[in-house]
Amino acid sequence: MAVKEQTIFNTIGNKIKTTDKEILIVGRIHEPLIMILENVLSHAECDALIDLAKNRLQRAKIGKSHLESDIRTNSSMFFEESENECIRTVETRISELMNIPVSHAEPLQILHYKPGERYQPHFDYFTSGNVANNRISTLVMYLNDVDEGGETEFPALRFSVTPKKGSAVYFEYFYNDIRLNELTLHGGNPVEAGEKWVASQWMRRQIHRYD
Ligand SMILES: O=C(O)CCC(=O)C(=O)O
Ligand SMILES: [Fe+2]
Repeated sequence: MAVKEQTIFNTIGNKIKTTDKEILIVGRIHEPLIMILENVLSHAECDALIDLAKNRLQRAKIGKSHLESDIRTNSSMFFEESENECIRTVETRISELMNIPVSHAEPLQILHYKPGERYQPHFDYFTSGNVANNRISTLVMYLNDVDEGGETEFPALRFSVTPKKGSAVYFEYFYNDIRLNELTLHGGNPVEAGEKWVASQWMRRQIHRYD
């Protein structure tokens, strides 16, 4: 019989209590583990993150090439680690939620998509380069409601998540069976109407921040 693989995230039930918020699990795929979460961020926090990011966006760049890319047509920015009270609060909550210490967290990233912009299917983990301290899990938080399009799509699973302000999708790719990791292929569908703002948190296997 196949043994179920260990997951990073091992909550039983439909609620996750962090120090300052009760998060709801409203949908779940078991292997690979993908969860749809509600009440991750308050609407005020979503608005604050957009406001803080707005004037600091750059056309997204992929990897180390520093070339503007067709893979990702959206814009992005990274916050400094714990750069203010709001970021610190959100980082702490995310770390409790993802069950990984803040020291393993990459800087929080904000993505902005205008109509027609998208992020083609990709893996969040590295397939070359720094695989020793690879990424192991992702939380994509939706900072606004998108009028049309902009779903987070998992093509290998034929599964998509509709953006909803304050909600998030969580997934992990820490499995011994690489086929499970490969099923986390995902992208952002083109925004058809309105705009889309997300905050992404990637966690590393080992320490990534030294304070
Ligand atoms: O915008 C999305 O829905 C997906 C974002 C994403 O894949 C990422 O930030 O790694
Ligand atoms: Fe991604």
